[in-house]
Amino acid sequence: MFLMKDITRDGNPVLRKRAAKVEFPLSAEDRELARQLMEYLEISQDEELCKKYGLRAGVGLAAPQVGVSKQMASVLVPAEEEGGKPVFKDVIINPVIVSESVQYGALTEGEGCLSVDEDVPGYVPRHDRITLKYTDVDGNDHTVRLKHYPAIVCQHEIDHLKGILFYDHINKDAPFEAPEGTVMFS
Ligand SMILES: OCN(O)CCCc1ccccc1
Ligand code: NI
Repeated sequence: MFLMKDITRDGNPVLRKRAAKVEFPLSAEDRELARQLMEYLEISQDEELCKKYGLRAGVGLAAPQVGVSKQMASVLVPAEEEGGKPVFKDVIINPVIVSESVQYGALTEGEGCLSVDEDVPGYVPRHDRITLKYTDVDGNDHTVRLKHYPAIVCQHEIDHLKGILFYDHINKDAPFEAPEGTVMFS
């Protein structure tokens, strides 16, 4: 399983590269990578296991963050209510945002990243709604329409595959200003 020591940190050039497309059918190595990327999220979202393994909880983890420059990321947006079905759970491979709202969305508390140890305050304006195409580990293609939080998380992960980090989007002169009409939510 991945531990914090396995997470690449800002400054490591792998985080600024464009990741390579993944070939199908998945190699055994890529299948194991996908499994471990999701396993990290599941463990990190279990309070007891998170503490036991000294993890930082996360709702997404992209392959470059474990040093693998491939277009693969796990996303696990938990259910709003305890014990419910996750809002979004999958390992997205070769993801493409095929359409996006003009309207921005941003988290009122800003964003963080497992690969960025210090807090970087400020709004991270993203598209509030996206249509995402990706392939899953079994080679099935998906087209999903996402809005608000799951859309934000998927954009954060897809950024990692393009060598972009969340703070690249923060307005340096006015970090807590967001474009006109931005949907703000927590
Ligand atoms: O790349 C995943 N990762 O660094 C964990 C944090 C994910 C994340 C945090 C805030 C808003 C969107 C996504
Ligand atoms: Ni991140």
